[in-house]
Amino acid sequence: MIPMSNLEIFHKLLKNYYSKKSKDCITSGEMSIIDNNCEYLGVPKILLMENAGKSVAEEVSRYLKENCKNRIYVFCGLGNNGGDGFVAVRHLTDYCSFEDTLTVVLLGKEEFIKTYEAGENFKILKNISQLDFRLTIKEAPYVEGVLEVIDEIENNREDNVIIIDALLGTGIRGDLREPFKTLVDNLNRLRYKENIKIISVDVETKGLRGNLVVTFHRNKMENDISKTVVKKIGIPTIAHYIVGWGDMYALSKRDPNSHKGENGKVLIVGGSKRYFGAPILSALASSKIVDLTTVVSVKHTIEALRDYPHLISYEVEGDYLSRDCVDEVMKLSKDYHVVILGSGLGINEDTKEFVNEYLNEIGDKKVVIDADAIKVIDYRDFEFKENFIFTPHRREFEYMGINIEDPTSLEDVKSTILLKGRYDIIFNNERIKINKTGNVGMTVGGTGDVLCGIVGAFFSKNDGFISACCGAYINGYAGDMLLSEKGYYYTPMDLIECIPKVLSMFR
Ligand SMILES: NC(=O)C1=CN([C@@H]2O[C@H](COP(=O)(O)OP(=O)(O)OC[C@H]3O[C@@H](n4cnc5c(N)ncnc54)[C@H](O)[C@@H]3O)[C@@H](O)[C@H]2O)[C@H](O)CC1
Ligand SMILES: [K+]
Repeated sequence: MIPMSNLEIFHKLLKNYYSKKSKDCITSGEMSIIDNNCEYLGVPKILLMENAGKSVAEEVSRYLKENCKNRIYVFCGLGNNGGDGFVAVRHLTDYCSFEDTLTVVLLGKEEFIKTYEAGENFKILKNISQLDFRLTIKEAPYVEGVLEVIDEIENNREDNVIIIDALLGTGIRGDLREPFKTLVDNLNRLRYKENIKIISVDVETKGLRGNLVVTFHRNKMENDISKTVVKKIGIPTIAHYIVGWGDMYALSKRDPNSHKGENGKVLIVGGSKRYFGAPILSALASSKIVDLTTVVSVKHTIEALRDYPHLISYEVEGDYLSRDCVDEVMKLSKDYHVVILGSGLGINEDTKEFVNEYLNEIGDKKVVIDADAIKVIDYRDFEFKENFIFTPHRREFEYMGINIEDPTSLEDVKSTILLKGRYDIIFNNERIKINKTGNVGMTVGGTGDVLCGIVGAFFSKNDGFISACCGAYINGYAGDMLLSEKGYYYTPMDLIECIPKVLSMFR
């Protein structure tokens, strides 16, 4: 057993392997997870907005011209991109002279401003505009209002005009709605005028082509780096590596028009004469989340399943799963999104042959590999494929032949590994995260089977990495809720009953 705690392993892996992989350019989805997990760490979004808006104002101030009138137009959406714009305006009043003007154009009505952070900053602007004659605030929920401002800009050929695009950022969905579309079309026409500069906040609103983008924390995939400046706004590095509610919000959502079976079908392959209960715990956990959960096992488990009529069962011959039933189980697996393999399998020649033959033939089917299955795999020529999630505790991890002291040993590990412990570490050859939910009450037998069921259920509709992250987070979160209610004396069944309550917090 490696004499290090999971936290020490995490630090060693971060330093030796993942530090070279930190990306300079991320997707808006990744940024949203980081943003939310930053809040999970205690950094309020309004503070990030303040830092963002301040950095926009600093960049815009470089375009202010002495001895001429600067006219700044800030077009704001109803989300936090607009909120950044409101903050930028406040800071700009302190950069501008009393000859300059600032016009805030809200593309909607104040009452429809989406977030607390943006709303608070809009209120501050209203307070300022009552006394600062340079600042005008207009609401333009319709095309006519937008065109009036465009005319004003177009008819001004002398002044230095700076247009700030705080319309839409990473929250944009689909094609531009009106009056955003009319505004963007007109701005693209105006941008060729000598006396006009267009500066976008975080990302250019869809279709807009301006002169500069001021983005935050890391550059976004959609930005042209040649005209983008990246500004730090106080997001700590660990926000990239902690599992938090940001990951939960990024899980795929149930489609309201979906039909039975489309929200996940999970097959649990496990159990034996000796350990008939383990697969039932995985199945009960999975059945709280997906549409259909089936258990394939020997008669000992099948008999115990009779108490759970909502769980479908399929019996195979013998006391242990063996090579003889590989074809039968393989055929059944085809009808399921995810297979959870290992709970209670037992360790002998039969299960060893079954597991290795099954995994050799399973192709690209998503499989969560747990417990005894981890121990019986022949790792000599084993391919750690992207469609596998491993959920070892420390002793099981030792069987996998991955030496965390040797960075090269991770290079071919496309599978996601969820290394359980006081801190769970989720990693593969690309990414690593650490989960801190959970407590020592979870050392009770069976919590690993529950975890597998949750991970497998998420895996039916998400990729392996986020499924493992969120499974660890939810399982631990349920344990923390139970700790406050029952102390350390809760059971895996208590955990299972907690799942719906915890999940409903992240709908
Ligand atoms: N990530 C960070 O660290 C920070 C990000 N900030 C800024 O926040 C925006 C993202 O804000 P969000 O509220 O999620 O979304 P948007 O403001 O981009 O837009 C949501 C807003 O727009 C409407 N909308 C969506 N799609 C369309 C469309 N196709 N046409 C018209 N309107 C649309 C939607 O209804 C909402 O009202 C990020 O970019 C940063 O600028 C933080 O402030 C600082 C830290
Ligand atoms: K923008």
